[in-house]
Amino acid sequence: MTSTKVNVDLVRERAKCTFDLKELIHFVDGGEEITSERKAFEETVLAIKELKDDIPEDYLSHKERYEIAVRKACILRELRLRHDQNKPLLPERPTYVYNILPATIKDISPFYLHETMFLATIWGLMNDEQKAEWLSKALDMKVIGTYAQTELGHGTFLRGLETTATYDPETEEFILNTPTLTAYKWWPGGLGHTVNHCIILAQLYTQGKCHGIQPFIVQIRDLETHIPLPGVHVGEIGPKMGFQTANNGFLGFKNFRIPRKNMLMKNSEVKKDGTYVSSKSDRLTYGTMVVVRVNIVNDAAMQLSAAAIIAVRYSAVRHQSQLKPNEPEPQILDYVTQQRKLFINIATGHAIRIVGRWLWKTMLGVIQKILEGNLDQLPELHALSCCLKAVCTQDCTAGIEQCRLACGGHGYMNSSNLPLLYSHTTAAMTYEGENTVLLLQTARYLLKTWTQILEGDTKLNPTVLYLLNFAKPTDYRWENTNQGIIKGFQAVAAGKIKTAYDTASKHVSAGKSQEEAWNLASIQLVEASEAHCRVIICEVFSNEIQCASNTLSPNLSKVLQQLVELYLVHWALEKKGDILLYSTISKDDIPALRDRYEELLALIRPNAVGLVDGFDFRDEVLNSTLGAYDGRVYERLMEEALKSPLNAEPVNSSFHKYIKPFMEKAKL
Ligand SMILES: CCCCCCCC/C=C\CCCCCC(=O)SCCNC(=O)CCNC(=O)[C@H](O)C(C)(C)COP(=O)(O)OP(=O)(O)OC[C@H]1O[C@@H](n2cnc3c(N)ncnc32)[C@H](O)[C@@H]1OP(=O)(O)O
Ligand SMILES: Cc1cc2nc3c(=O)[nH]c(=O)nc-3n(C[C@H](O)[C@H](O)[C@H](O)COP(=O)(O)OP(=O)(O)OC[C@H]3O[C@@H](n4cnc5c(N)ncnc54)[C@H](O)[C@@H]3O)c2cc1C
Repeated sequence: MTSTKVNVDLVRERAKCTFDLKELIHFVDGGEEITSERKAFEETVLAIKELKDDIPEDYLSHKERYEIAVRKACILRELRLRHDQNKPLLPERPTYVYNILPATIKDISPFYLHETMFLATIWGLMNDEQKAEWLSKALDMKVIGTYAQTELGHGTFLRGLETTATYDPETEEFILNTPTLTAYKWWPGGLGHTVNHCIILAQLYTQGKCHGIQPFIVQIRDLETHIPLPGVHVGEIGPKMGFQTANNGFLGFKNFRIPRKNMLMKNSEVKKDGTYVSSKSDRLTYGTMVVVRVNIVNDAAMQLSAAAIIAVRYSAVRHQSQLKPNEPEPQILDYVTQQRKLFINIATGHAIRIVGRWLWKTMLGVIQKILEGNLDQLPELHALSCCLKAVCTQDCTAGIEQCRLACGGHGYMNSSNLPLLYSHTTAAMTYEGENTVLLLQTARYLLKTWTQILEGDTKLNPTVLYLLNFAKPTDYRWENTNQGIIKGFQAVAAGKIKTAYDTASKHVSAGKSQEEAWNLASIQLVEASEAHCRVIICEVFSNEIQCASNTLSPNLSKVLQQLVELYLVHWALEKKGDILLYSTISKDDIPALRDRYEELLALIRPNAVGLVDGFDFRDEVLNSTLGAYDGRVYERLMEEALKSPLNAEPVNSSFHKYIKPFMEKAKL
């Protein structure tokens, strides 16, 4: 059954490609050197036979899956230690190293929280002395940790966390307690059975006063035996929609003592006598979350790109129905409705990757300023990271589901890998700040900006500067061009911010409190935040591709420009109600937009397979029966089906045990 031949449709599609594939791959990676480095890393990892599976994970028990994931995570961590030597903890760009996880652990690594939030918190919130004690131990895995913030009763509302850390000046220790069931830490990755340390976020009490939540580093298991320390109640929370190998856990403390120096003291401090010294800003405690939200934007782009590769290749191979009478069944990629489902996801994969890298670079700049003591740009970064994390995970989740639907019944198979990809991005809509909550954070910033504008202050931060153009009646006219559409989205965002502001003010004038008015206006606030975010994505995507065009070949540049235009026109059509309401477009302009959209689908069609090849995911990384490079879709589906343990015997014992007696009873 095995053949190395590439499916003829894919061969034909690849021959039609109008640009140089290597050039696109280098562009996606960020340069030829990075492509080579990535490929070398992939080669090294994928050559390790201990990272390969004999039996598909789906047929294993929860416990077996976890144990295999831990074994593989250790191998990968060792490799990373070698690979990342002398590299900064926050590299210049998001690292490609995690892209290999779908080829090895498949689901989430039980060390994921160690490698991300635990390390980032040590790096960001410990003072120099503490870092000297902990950072290298954590990097070398002499201690393994997680980030334990969420509790059973509170995830979003951090000020409501219940875990307490009470300072005892007699012994110079903090006493940790979990006063109620709802105070149990709940969700942290790796917490169940993997880690021996945690960053715990707890309410700090000293000298009889509460000083809000502070981070502490806490050992919870013996380093030799791994047995939970006395006073620690820890375990795993059980199966979920995805994340089966992430080992998410629960944790409670009973009068558990840790030394004073285990409070992370880069920003706030508790002196030996219990005196509390507050930080420059409470918000610095939330710093790790900003970094992780930025990272999530980049993860989401990778996951959507994988889904787009799978669905486009499958659509080139799959033939169904008839376009013209008496002709063979066409490739489903030729149906315009199929192109509508797929091509926007290729464009979105690029848009979100590009905006993710831009956001990463912006974040590094702001962190640098913070290290120099200047916090001025933190609110803008917080607003950006909140709305981009929310909108990008929302778009990618919807896009992956669309790719699954585009694959018909076979997209529902686990072996397509689309269900697993979906389970990852939909989780990202909740973790690291639930999306609605994050959009409301950005809305807070936007309303403040609007108030600033109404008060005549024109010194706005760069990403909201456009609002000034719409604060007063303007003479701008709608144009059916990229810049015209972006301006239209700016008008929509400004209009929605103004409407939300007016609604909240109206409720306040009617006697409601600020908080009640906020809740009453919150649907509009969320929409305003989304509209602002769409402006950012469109602007950054369009500008960055425009800039890159100066160095790219005309052929590649042309195709990327088509993707930018497709993205803009797609969203203009999706949001035509808003554009009609808030911009100067007229309903007579809509047919031209629709025509252009259909033209763009036709222009992109010959390059569809080339474009997804350009994301350059190895088959092992895609891990999909439908998306492999050679297009042997049906052979792979059958090969995978035959791996089902039920197929190991022609008659299952349940026939003799239950069905046969049941049939015989029915005969009587
Ligand atoms: C192919 C690739 C494969 C890759 C696979 C990837 C797999 C990934 C696997 C696992 C990853 C899982 C990680 C998940 C980890 C977690 O979920 S950790 C827990 C995260 N929890 C949250 O995010 C909680 C959300 N809640 C909050 O952040 C805050 O409580 C809040 C922002 C909702 C509100 O905070 P509150 O204390 O009530 O503050 P406010 O009064 O609302 O605001 C006061 C001011 O502070 C500003 N602010 C809030 N947060 C920040 C911040 N982080 N930075 C800067 N500023 C902040 C806020 O806007 C207010 O400002 P103003 O007063 O000026 O308006
Ligand atoms: C897969 C996964 C991994 C995770 N890993 C970790 C981890 O490693 N460490 C950790 O500490 N945590 C982790 N979490 C927890 C995660 O961060 C929280 O679940 C998340 O922050 C949301 O909080 P919540 O569950 O309390 O939701 P809730 O806040 O209870 O949200 C429920 C609903 O209420 C709405 N809501 C809540 N507040 C408001 C508001 N102010 N205004 C309007 N609507 C509101 C929300 O929009 C949502 O619809 C993980 C979660 C998941 C799913």
